[in-house]
Amino acid sequence: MAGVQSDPHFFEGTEKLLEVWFESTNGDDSFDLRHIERLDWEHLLRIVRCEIISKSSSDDMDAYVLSESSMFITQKRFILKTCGRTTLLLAMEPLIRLVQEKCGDHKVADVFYSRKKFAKPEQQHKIHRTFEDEVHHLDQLFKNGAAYTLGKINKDCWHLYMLEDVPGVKDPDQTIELLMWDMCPEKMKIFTKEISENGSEATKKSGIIDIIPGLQIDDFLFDPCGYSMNGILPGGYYITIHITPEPHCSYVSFESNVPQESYYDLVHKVLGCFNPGKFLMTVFSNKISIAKESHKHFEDLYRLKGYKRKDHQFCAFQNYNLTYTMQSMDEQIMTVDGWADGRCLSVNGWAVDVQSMEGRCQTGNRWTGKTQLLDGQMTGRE
Ligand SMILES: C[S@@+](CC[C@H](N)C(=O)[O-])C[C@H]1O[C@@H](n2cnc3c(N)ncnc32)[C@H](O)[C@@H]1O
Repeated sequence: MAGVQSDPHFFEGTEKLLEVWFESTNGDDSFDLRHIERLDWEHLLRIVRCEIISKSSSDDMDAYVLSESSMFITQKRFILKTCGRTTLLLAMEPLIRLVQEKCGDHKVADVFYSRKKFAKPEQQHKIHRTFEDEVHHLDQLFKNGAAYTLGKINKDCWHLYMLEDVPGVKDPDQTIELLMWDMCPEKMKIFTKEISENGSEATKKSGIIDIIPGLQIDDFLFDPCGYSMNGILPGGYYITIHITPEPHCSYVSFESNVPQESYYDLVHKVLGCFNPGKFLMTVFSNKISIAKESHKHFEDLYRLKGYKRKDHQFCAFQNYNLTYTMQSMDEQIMTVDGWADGRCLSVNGWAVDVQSMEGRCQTGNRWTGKTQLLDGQMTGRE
């Protein structure tokens, strides 16, 4: 598997994400990508350098947990999300051929390829080493590609390739992604075999189980660490979470297409599960999605509890609106009088419960670092 790398201490959690919508060229809407057989998907995934771990299904969707992330198939939509050193874009042309062979005369209705900037691009296959390389590959397949980068190109940023001048997706469509890094080490321990026996234990202990009620969950805990889950709902809706807990390259991704007018509560729940030091969020919605209102909320509510907004961009594309935001945990400088049991500090004379403590002791008793107060509450008295 592509995840097992030459540098055994580093794993590139950052995923490449591809979403392709198909439509029939003769108006015959009876085709269904789910009629393509598992053996064909396995063959396609071999090109990408990953494999199927498990499958769950609803009336509207087949969801696969992969050795490197996830794949979702509905009647017209193909989603593939892969991390590590996978070669996702090598599968683009074979995918189009496969759909033509197995589902009759079809064309691509829309394409979205996106990813965050890699931590170690030099470890990627040459097709993925730079965004320019990826765009070059896609431009050979599509005449009407449009490529964008949001965020700071010399720091953390996010790349997007889509098509312009296409009729686009006819159904309401929305996707929210939260890509998180510099994770809370305490939370990350849950996703190791040391602390959790299996995926379902990690799902419960971490609070993932409460993010959206009623999901059909397929979760997997890797040995010795690492976690992947797909959760599906009727109607072709999903959430998917992938976790790289190793402290020096910790990374978590959350993605969902569940339609909501405001994603504010959902984002709070996800951040509460993982306490990332930094995260970027993208919300994509077409003009007929109820999520089209959510962009305005994020513009106004720019301060999420405990975080400082570093970047915020809004794009109005032909068929979609997009919000990109990048935030990092507020650094607090505290005067520490003493340590209790590792979860309680005496700060400026107040006893404070601390959820996570990362940082360094400096001279004397001055401590700087990322510190989160439990529920933001101070306990004790001056
Ligand atoms: C579960 S996958 C999830 C990657 C995902 N893109 C993310 O958000 O981080 C990667 C994690 O599983 C671990 N892992 C353990 N065995 C693995 C394997 N055979 N293939 C891929 N990852 C494995 C990696 O070290 C890493 O911590």
